[in-house]
Amino acid sequence: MTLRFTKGHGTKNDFVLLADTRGDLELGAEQVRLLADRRAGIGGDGVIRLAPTAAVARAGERVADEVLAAEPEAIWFMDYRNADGSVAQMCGNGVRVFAAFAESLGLADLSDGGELALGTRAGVRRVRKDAHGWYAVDMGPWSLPGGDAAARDGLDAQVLAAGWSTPRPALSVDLGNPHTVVALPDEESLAGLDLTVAPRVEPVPPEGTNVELVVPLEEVTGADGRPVGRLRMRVHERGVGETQSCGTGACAAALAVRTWALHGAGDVPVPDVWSVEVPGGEVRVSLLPGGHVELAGPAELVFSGETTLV
Ligand SMILES: N[C@@H](CCC[C@H](N)C(=O)O)C(=O)O
Repeated sequence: MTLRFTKGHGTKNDFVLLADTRGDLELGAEQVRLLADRRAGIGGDGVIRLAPTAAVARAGERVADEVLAAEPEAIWFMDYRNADGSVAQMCGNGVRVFAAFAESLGLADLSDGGELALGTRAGVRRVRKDAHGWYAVDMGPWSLPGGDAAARDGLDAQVLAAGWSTPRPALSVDLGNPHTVVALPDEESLAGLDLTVAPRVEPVPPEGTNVELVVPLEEVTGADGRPVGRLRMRVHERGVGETQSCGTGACAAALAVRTWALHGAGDVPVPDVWSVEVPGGEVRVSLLPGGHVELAGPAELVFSGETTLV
């Protein structure tokens, strides 16, 4: 069987995209691993299937029913898989690339203020284009699984990366998928970090976690005169390994650094907008009213073809 695919990326977090507009493609973990394989396959950090939300519901995923009940216009669903074949709830860079893919298929129109509402395993997500042509996604509500104590103390976990003699304190952040954020003292220690091995997290997260290692940078003043926070980040993704970028990870990192900043802020305003530098580029994270967070950044489709791997 041959299958058409498109390759896309958001700040070099790259994906194999499949348009399953009839919703009849059965994608097993082994097929996902092959498609994502950088030597034997097409290559990617993940595989994204665009399918009708109704078909995902018929296949037994309750969340797709909930998506349609909450937003009947969310007729397309992002079925996201990590490169190791595992299923993930959410992918921030993936949502932007999904929107670009849907536009290329004529399934969405984001011109002139148009919006795309799509289904994901973390619920409905809405994408628009901002003034710079970046894709801006309302990533929905976020939370600190450690609750008030974690917000107060700024930590609820410990991370031990390869080469460290002692663990560092870390903060868990939920963006629909799990994250653990740890601060490093300077850019040299971030650049020199060995992420070929997954950092150890304690307590062990029951469903695994994505680990973001961050260094806060000097803030700048935005065009509107308000402060813009900055940070640099590397990430070890659950189900993948080190990637060049992680959208939900960028949100988690900004939210963690903001939580830490709130502790020492005194009367100094803590930014609601953050520029996050990742090895693959830069994304913007903004706090929205109602406890939501927005992720904005580029999305590129780079080539299409046919494969017999599925
Ligand atoms: N790269 C993604 C996150 C993909 C899922 C993650 N590896 C997980 O298992 O939770 C992003 O841009 O958010």
